[in-house]
Order: sequence, then structure tokens, then C-alpha cells
Amino acid sequence: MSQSNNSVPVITVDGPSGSGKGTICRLLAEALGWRLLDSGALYRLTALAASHHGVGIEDEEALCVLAAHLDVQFVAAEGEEGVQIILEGEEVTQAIRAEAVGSDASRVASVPAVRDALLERQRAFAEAPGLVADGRDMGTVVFPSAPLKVYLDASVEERANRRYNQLINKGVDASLEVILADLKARDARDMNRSVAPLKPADDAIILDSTQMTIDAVLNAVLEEARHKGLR
Ligand SMILES: Nc1ncnc2c1ncn2[C@@H]1O[C@H](COP(=O)(O)OP(=O)(O)OP(=O)(O)O)[C@@H](O)[C@H]1O
Ligand SMILES: Nc1ccn([C@H]2C[C@H](O)[C@@H](COP(=O)(O)O)O2)c(=O)n1
Repeated sequence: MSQSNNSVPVITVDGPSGSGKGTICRLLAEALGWRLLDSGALYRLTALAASHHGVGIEDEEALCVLAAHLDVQFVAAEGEEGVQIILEGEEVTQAIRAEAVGSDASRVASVPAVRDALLERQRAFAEAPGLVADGRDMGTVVFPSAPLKVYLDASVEERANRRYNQLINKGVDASLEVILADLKARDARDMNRSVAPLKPADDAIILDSTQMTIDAVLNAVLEEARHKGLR
């Protein structure tokens, strides 16, 4: 198995769904002028491609082929996401964010061969001047030599509230109870799978954002980056 490009600095941010990884990684990449890897998007894209091709979540062999040959482009764009995602010629930037796709992605992600198929694609994001990598196994598996690893956590109740507000603000009908139950199920699957389970790397700093603002989390990570001589 080839290793990541160690000459490029990488900051990894892992943690459970709704802890704020995506938000913090976007702001961090912007502040540092570094590239961004949203690894969850790759699992979501694999799940969406499976649904487009009529491949069942239990068909591990077909899922692995889909993951290995994902025809996807990430195009820089204006707006909150900062990127347009094109899957097989179709714009899916919003479609992959659906709760159902997230849940399917979590199932797809527990297949070891799918994770192997996506490994090098993730490592290829490491390009100068640096990379901010958002996911579940960025610090433990994909970039084990990253100089700064963050594990971003928050209570499941706070994460459910955040997700609920996010959906309501987008005009999407949502139930706090259902979101809470889905998050608990997703946490259990992501943390207990046999391959690359969600857990902090041994050398990760752990930030509990339950009572922290987005700015406070961002500043805490930037301060750690400063300590490590990364900025
Ligand atoms: N510290 C915070 N305080 C309050 N709200 C926050 C905080 N961090 C993030 N949020 C909000 O919580 C919601 C979820 O954040 P985000 O999408 O970044 O989480 P995530 O960890 O990337 O989730 P997922 O893994 O499911 O993609 C967003 O609406 C975001 O604005
Ligand atoms: N490095 C990663 C990134 C994501 N996953 C899985 C687990 C998540 O439930 C799902 C969707 O991720 P999200 O976009 O919500 O961050 O994908 C993973 O296993 N490893």
C-alpha cells in the first residue's frame, strides 16, 4: 500500500456526523490557502452512484467496482459549499447531502474493499502548499503521518440540534427525534465497523465543540497549527 506524500503538510479533522468538521475544514483551508479533501463526499458519491446504477448496498463486489471507477469532478464554485460536484456528467452537489444518502454512505463505507478502492484517490489530494482532510479515518488510516490531527466531537443532542436547524434553515421539513435516532445509528455503525472505525488517532488533539462557537473551534485549530509551525 503506498503512503501519502509526506512532504506536503496535512491537517486531519475526524469526528462524528454533525460535529462541525465540514464547516471547520472549509474555513481552515480558506485561512491557510490549502486544498480541502471532503472524504465523506466520496462515500456519498459511491452510495449515490450505486442507487443510479441499481446496485444494492449489500452487493459488495459491484460497490467496489463503482468506487474504483467513480467518474467525478470537483469544480471550484461560488457559494456556501465552495465546490460543484459532478458525477457522471450530472451535478449532484446538493443531492449527495440528503440524509438518506449519508446513511447509505455510512453502510457503503463499512465495506473494506470500497475503502481500499478510495484510498489512493484520497491521498492524491495532498498537494502543496498543504491539505486539510475531513473524515472519519483521516488521522488513523489515510494520513497517519499528518503533523496535526484533530478529533472534533460534540454531544449527540447538540449535533442533532445543529442538523435540525440546518435543515429547517434550508426549508426542509425535519423531525428532531428522527435526526437524533439516525445520528445514533450512524455513530454506532461508523464507530463499530471492523475496518477503519471512527476513533481519535493516538496523537490527535480532542476538541469538544458542544459549547464552542464555530469561531472558537477555528481559532483553537489555527493556534495548534501555529504551535506546530504550520502557518
Ligand atoms: N461549533 C458550532 N456551533 C454551532 N453550530 C455549528 C458548530 N459547528 C458546526 N455547526 C453547524 O452544524 C451543522 C453541521 O456542521 P457540519 O456539516 O460542518 O458537520 P460535519 O461534522 O461535517 O457533519 P457530516 O459529517 O455529517 O458532514 C452546520 O449547520 C454548521 O453550521
Ligand atoms: N473518511 C470517511 C468519511 C466518511 N465516511 C462515511 C461515514 C459517514 O457516515 C459517511 C458520510 O460522511 P459525511 O459526509 O457525513 O462526513 O461516510 C467514512 O467512513 N470515512
